[in-house]
Amino acid sequence: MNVARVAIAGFGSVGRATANLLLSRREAYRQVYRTDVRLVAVCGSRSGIVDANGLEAERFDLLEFGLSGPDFIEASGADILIEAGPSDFRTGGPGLAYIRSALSAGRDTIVISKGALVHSGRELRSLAQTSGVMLKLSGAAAAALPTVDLLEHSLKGCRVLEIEGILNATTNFLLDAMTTRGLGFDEALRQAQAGGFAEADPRNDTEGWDTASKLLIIANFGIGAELTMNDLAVEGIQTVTRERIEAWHAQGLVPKLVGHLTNSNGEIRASVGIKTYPLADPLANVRGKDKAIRIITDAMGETVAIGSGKEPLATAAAALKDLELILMSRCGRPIPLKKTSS
Ligand SMILES: NC(=O)C1=CN([C@@H]2O[C@H](COP(=O)(O)OP(=O)(O)OC[C@H]3O[C@@H](n4cnc5c(N)ncnc54)[C@H](O)[C@@H]3O)[C@@H](O)[C@H]2O)C=CC1
Ligand SMILES: N[C@@H](CC=O)C(=O)O
Repeated sequence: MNVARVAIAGFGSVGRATANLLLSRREAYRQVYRTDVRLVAVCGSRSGIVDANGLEAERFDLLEFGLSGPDFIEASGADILIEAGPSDFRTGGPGLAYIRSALSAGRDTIVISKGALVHSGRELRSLAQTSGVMLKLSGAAAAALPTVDLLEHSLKGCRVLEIEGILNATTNFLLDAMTTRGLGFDEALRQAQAGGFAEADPRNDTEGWDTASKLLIIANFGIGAELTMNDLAVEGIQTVTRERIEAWHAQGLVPKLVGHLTNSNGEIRASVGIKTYPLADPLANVRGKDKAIRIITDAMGETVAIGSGKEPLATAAAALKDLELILMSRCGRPIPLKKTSS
């Protein structure tokens, strides 16, 4: 039996959900990938825990003060890092040091936060290549909504002409609540925060930065663009008033905050802003905290995907999809899971 040791850095709601889901899937990993997947270390900003034999959930509340930081994770001997710290695209956030350190030391890395990928994506991609390891980022690229997967696999070989996406759950939830439930901006935002999907500083959602981060990651990692935040014009929804919502409603239009990218012979232009859709458009019908992407390619035409899922489970599952892709590539062909009789 192979052994894969996993460490998680960033132990908030998504980090914990990922740890719990991983533990619940260990037996499946044994059967399908002939691999004993052990969670050997977790840490938050100031404390952590390590055990080379593997951690169980009852120890998640026994973190020791001082056990935190990239050095601690390295010392854990993990083969795979899952990074789930805060997103900060302006500095790369605490995730940047963890990811750099894991990739340099030859550890496969699954990134859930967006900051480091936006700030230093090019460097991290080249570090992964030099070290011969896998850098996966489904959690950071709209999580439960498949985005980079579509570009890397389903639409492989096609030239992407246009991408348009409702990539941020919080703003979609807010606009939907204001349009269909008549809620005010502040009340709708309170509900998004209670739902656990708004960023720690929700201005990153409402001012469009989270959408911009995801669009940039999808463009750079999905179609090989080299965008920086300075290349994007970014507008949010913070100035949307009840009057504007009512005017759109009267015209049969539904407002959405979208990331939009066009590729004209390699010249890529990207922006984030409000776009209104007629009811017949699939994007008009993306409700609540759901997300969606429309990709137009030269050979396969238009593809639309709509994703939902309850947080933080959905993001945890997106990260563990990346884990399975790593196991599949490292441990060989998967064996179909035996059905249990009900
Ligand atoms: N909540 C959601 O629906 C989704 C979240 N994300 C991303 O996942 C990441 C985590 O989100 P949440 O768990 O909701 O946030 P959270 O705020 O609950 O968790 C972040 C954790 O990182 C820890 N942290 C801060 N500095 C650290 C450091 N230097 N070392 C280790 N840990 C550190 C914090 O103590 C906190 O526990 C964020 O980057 C977010 O953008 C991505 C997709 C969906
Ligand atoms: N704040 C984000 C969470 C995931 O990236 C959102 O609302 O989509």
